[in-house]
Order: sequence, then structure tokens, then C-alpha cells
Amino acid sequence: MTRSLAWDGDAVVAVDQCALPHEYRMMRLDSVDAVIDAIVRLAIRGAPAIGVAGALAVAISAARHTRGGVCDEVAVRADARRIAEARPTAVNLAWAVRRVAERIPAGPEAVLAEALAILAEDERLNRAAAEHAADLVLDLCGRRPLRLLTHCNTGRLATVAWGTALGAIRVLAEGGHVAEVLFGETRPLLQGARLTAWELAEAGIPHRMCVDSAGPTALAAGLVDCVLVGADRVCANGDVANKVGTYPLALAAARAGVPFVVVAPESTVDLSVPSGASVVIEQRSAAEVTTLAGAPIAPAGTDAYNPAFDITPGDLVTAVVTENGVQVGLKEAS
Ligand SMILES: CSC[C@@H](O)[C@@H](O)C(=O)COP(=O)(O)O
Repeated sequence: MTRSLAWDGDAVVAVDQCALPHEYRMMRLDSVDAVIDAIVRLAIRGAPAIGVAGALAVAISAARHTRGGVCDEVAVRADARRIAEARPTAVNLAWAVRRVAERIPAGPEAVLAEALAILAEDERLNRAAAEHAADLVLDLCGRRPLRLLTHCNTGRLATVAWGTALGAIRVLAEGGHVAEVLFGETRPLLQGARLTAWELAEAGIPHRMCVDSAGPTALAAGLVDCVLVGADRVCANGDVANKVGTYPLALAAARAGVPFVVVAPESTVDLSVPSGASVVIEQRSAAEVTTLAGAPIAPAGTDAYNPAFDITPGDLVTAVVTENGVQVGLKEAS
């Protein structure tokens, strides 16, 4: 399928997610600073996508800092640190940067080869996770057209291609098992309204949007058979960090007896973090909340609480599904 993120020889080429849904355009990012800026602005966003972009940015740095066959390792490691710190919550970014940084002593070609390996793996692993998740959903809910609820954007835009939770929805739709996908607009930056709506329309999957606070209401009203979401970090005890608004959906799903399934690659599972209490939650600017599409919606000077993510306790999660299948007892695996 169409790739949202690629390497063109000396630059990252990626869909500009800030421009959607009005314009589908590619960005060409040929410097470390340009990639960091794209990640911070959420022009590249979604845990797997920022991991791949971060790895390629280290490769750009290694190529730039090699003269006469000698790589300035100190300079590349300093760039790698800046890249890894661009966003704190999704472990995929730090994981991918660490993985390619291990190749720095072997030179820029080795760094690039590792980054390209991560790029190539992304579609395959997410597709495998999506297929396992689709099987699980059919086991839990029955082989019938299902009403699914998702949050944020976990599709091809958030990955290299295919997607995680939205990838599972694609698999289910291909099998004729989707009656409707309901999704929250995903305030403050509207990843649901701008990106998930665009992807579901592109894929021809029936969908309806709701305001974020209507998601729990839809669950209570019996309008949803299964919730499918992605993750930015899965902790050793099964707690899940994901886009803010995920936790209320999990609470409402538990109350309604609806399965709550998390789909993510293994690179999102961080067994070094015991529980959600230790996850750094990115706090973003008040302006994102006090404006809507750039227009002020609150009196000038209004301050805001704007966490980008929340923590869903593991006991509210029916299953975490990765490319290795349904994961249970994550803490035993450490
Ligand atoms: C496959 S994407 C999984 C998560 O990264 C996704 O659910 C999410 O929370 C993205 O947040 P974002 O702030 O848009 O990068």
C-alpha cells in the first residue's frame, strides 16, 4: 500500500500531516533540525512513524558528520540525543534512535542500513499485529459486521504503511466485518477528525465522527461492539500510554462490558518501565487548547491543562496485541 514515510537517498520524505485533510502533500526533510521540527509540530506523528523518522534523522547526521571516511561520533551522538528528546512519551522514538546509534562506530553506511531496516520492518510488523488483532476481535465479538470505536489516528499516516489499530480495522473491513467505525475528533489537534476520517474515507470504510466526550456515551448506549486503539508505550504491568481521551473510553468500555483491545508493535512495549506512573506525559502548549484550527475559542490569557497522552490501567485492557500475537502477563516477560 502507499507509504506515508520513505527515504529518498539523502532525505526523509513524509506526508505532511499538518496539511491534511485539506491538502495531501509530501515534505522532503534533509536535515536533523527539519526532522525534529516535523516531529515537534506533529507533521510527522504516531509512535511508529516518529521512531522511523528519528532513526533516519540519525543517519542524516552520521552522513553529514563524516569527513574523509572519519565519523565525528560525538557530534552524531549529540544529534541522536536531541532527536530522541523531541517527544518524550512514545517509546518508539527513543527505541529506534538507540538502535541505530549502536551502529555509529561502524560508520554512516551501517547507521543508514539499520535505519532502513526499521523502515522496512514497520509495515510488515504492524500488518502482522493488525491481523492478530482482527482474529482476536472476531473471536471476542463473533464473525459479523461490527461497530468499532477508535481514537486518534493509528493508520498508515501514523506508521510507514498499514497502521496498528486502524490496520486491524482495515483487515476486518476486508473480511466484511465492519458495520461502522466511530471515532473521536481527538482534541486538541484533531487527529481523528483530520486524519482518521481521511484514511477511512480513502479506504472506503463506513465511519462517523463524534466529539471526544461522546465516546463513553456511545459505549453506554450500546452503540459499540469493540474498542480498538494504538499505544505510545505499554508498561511492564500492562498499563498503556496513548492519546489523551483513551482512558475514559477504557473506563466506559469496562462498565459496558465491551472489549478494549490495544494494537501496537513490540517496539512500543517498554518492559523497563514498571507502570504508567513512571511514563513521562508530554505537556503541550495552552494555545492548542484555547484555539480551534488557529482561531481563539477562549478569552485571551486563558491558561490550559494540555497533556498529550493519558494512562489506561492494564486491568481495563482486554488485550495488547503485537506482531507476536496476544500478549498477556507482560510483567513476567521482563
Ligand atoms: C500507531 S499510532 C499509536 C499512537 O501513537 C497514537 O494512538 C497516538 O496517541 C498518537 O499521538 P500523536 O500525538 O498524534 O503522535
